[in-house]
Amino acid sequence: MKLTSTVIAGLLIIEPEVHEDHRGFFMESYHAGKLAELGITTTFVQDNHSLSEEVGVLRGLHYQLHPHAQTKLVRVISGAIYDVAVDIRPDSPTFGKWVGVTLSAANKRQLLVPQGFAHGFCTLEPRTQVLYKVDAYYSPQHERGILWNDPAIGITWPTTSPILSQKDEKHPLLKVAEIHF
Ligand SMILES: Cc1cn([C@H]2C[C@H](O)[C@@H](COP(=O)(O)OP(=O)(O)O[C@H]3O[C@H](C)C(=O)[C@H](O)[C@H]3O)O2)c(=O)[nH]c1=O
Repeated sequence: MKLTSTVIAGLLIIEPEVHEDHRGFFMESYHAGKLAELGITTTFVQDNHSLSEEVGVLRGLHYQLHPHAQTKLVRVISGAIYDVAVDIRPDSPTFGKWVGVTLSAANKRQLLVPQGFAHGFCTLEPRTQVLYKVDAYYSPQHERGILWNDPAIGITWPTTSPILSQKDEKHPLLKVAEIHF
């Protein structure tokens, strides 16, 4: 298992060891002990799974407020996504900064998104399925969103006309005063 840091502290790329043979492949997609050896001791409580039928489906940017803020461990089992995390920790030196990583069934990369980040992805292939573990249960009352194309963040998404949920079309712009973890 290989861990790669990004330009934002705590936002990490995980690459499991893949055992390929003439039948296909096997990998330990999650191993709490090996992650703990790398300093990742998060206790996950919920698995999420989404299917997006089309290329250009954009889900996000979402987060949950304290005390329901979520760490997310994201991976793709079919298709590919451009996965984006935005640092919205008010006292962070990288507040408002973002990182985008391509996660795919082919590259088997995972993204560890700590609490205090807004998260979203845009699909790069049809029928893309995303699995992600979270360390806090879904709490709709504490769920918040930031507009996917907020100019103050300036994410370079793979499309300028994504397929969005009604909810995602209406998120507000990033306002630090309204964010607390
Ligand atoms: C997140 C969630 C949703 N739901 C229900 C609520 C709705 O009836 C339905 C679809 O929810 P939503 O449109 O919020 O799904 P996404 O747009 O994929 O949301 C996700 O998008 C980005 C990528 C994220 O990082 C979040 O984890 C998550 O918010 O599933 C649940 O029952 N449990 C849950 O944990």
